[in-house]
Amino acid sequence: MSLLKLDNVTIRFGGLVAVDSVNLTVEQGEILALIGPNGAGKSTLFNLITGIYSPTAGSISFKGATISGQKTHRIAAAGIGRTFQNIRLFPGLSVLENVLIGSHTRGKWDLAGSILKLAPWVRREEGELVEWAIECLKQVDLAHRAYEPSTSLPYGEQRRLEIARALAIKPDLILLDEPAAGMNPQEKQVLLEMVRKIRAAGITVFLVEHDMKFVMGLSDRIAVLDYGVKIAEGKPEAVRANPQVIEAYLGKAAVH
Ligand SMILES: Nc1ncnc2c1ncn2[C@@H]1O[C@H](COP(=O)(O)OP(=O)(O)OP(=O)(O)O)[C@@H](O)[C@H]1O
Repeated sequence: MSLLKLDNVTIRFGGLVAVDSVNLTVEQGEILALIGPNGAGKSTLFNLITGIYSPTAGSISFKGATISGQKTHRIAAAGIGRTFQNIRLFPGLSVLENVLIGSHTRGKWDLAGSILKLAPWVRREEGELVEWAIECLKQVDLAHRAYEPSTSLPYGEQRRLEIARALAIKPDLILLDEPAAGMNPQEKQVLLEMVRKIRAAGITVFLVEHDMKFVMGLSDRIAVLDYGVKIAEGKPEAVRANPQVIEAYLGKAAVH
């Protein structure tokens, strides 16, 4: 059974079909990349998987159960974590607090209860959550920054902090939306190693990314979207050699 399955998923925004009858599976333990030109529907597909949008038609299942149409927090609690294309950190909070905000989805912990310190179990659980948040920070090599303001981190580390926050919900599947965007070559190399470590820890990875070197070096499989339609899917070498993909995307990417 596939971990995630998209069955003829379509979404329309007025007259625009942003995602058009997409069939796609994500297999347990793989690193799958989704590529395609700007506006192809990649982020929209992530928004469909995570419940920000409901499909106009088709369905999405995760671990065999239908998730399309469910609320975002229920989909996160089912085990799908994500990062966003633009950094979404809480600027007033420390690195650790930014991760704790992510972890409350899986605990009984809530922010108000934690602040008021009403019951011993709140303190106990909070302690466990802090330990877990530090573990997540270790996975992206940021534990030594835990008590620093999140905004003091360099850009590449802020992006890794977002990954730590997504890991805090103990996901089975993590969706990374353009994780390497804006990073310099060294930051990209560090990120690549980290994504490999995340997969080695048993988390399946599905990423959207424009950097072809990054995608080719990291992914087991690649799927290609163009105008909302999946035009190709397969091993990196086969996708890179696919004439339709070159015409729709790689040719243009090479020009930039
Ligand atoms: N909420 C919305 N309402 C209307 N149109 C939308 C909405 N969200 C996305 N779109 C449109 O859907 C299409 C797909 O957008 P999407 O952001 O998913 O593309 P993308 O492949 O992620 O692009 P990029 O690589 O530039 O991030 C675009 O034409 C976009 O303008």
